[in-house]
Amino acid sequence: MIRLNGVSVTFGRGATAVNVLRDIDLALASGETLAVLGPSGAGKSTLLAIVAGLERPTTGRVAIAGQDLAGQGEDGLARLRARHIGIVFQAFHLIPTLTARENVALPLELSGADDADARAVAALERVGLSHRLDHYPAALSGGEQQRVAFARAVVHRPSLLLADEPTGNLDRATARMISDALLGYRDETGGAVMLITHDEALARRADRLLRIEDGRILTTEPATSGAMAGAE
Ligand SMILES: Nc1ncnc2c1ncn2[C@@H]1O[C@H](COP(=O)(O)OP(=O)(O)OP(=O)(O)O)[C@@H](O)[C@H]1O
Repeated sequence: MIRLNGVSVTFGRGATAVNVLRDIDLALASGETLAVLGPSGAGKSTLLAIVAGLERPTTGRVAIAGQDLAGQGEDGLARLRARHIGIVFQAFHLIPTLTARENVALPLELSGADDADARAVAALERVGLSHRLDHYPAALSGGEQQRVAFARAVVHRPSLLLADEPTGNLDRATARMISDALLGYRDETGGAVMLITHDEALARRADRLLRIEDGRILTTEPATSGAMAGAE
């Protein structure tokens, strides 16, 4: 589902150049969950942006869902994301002028689905928000907003679900609910899940754990209490 070979990212040039990712090799198969841990500035969000096709590597190759991204223009990348990828961000990124159901329906409408509203409602029901369908984001709690964002990320049943600090703005109980939904997506669909987190306990629930620092992979470990081990 994800294959990165020798991926480096450098922002800026000359004396001000910053090497944000250095020679990253990474593979993630369908049905696997991966957590990425690392200190602030390590390059985690940049790695996620590379995998999502939102950022292009300075050097190296990126293939997602069997497609080499180097050959894709912006339209091709947008189509790939619309078909295969869902993303959940720390700051929710809901559109404030749209209701919950409109936020979730929007990506389906943009890809021409004629049953967008019904699928949006079903996705919101699955995250326990059937009583909040017509609320605007400002009228929802942080946890409710993240559940709407999760529903929007999975409403098109992507084969790859990405999350960048999805629980960073949430209290403990809500964080647990969102991490259960994210990791449960693999069990429900057989898709791949990659999440970035500062939370070691959450990271350990994934099948594999990748530590990055200063743009380099330090270690890749099986997470000891991962869902595959059945210890949770
Ligand atoms: N567009 C850009 N231009 C220049 N530098 C950038 C750009 N984007 C990111 N950086 C730098 O790259 C480094 C890695 O950023 P990144 O956001 O990937 O880190 P991170 O590990 O996700 O950090 P955090 O945990 O704080 O979110 C940082 O030093 C950041 O300032």
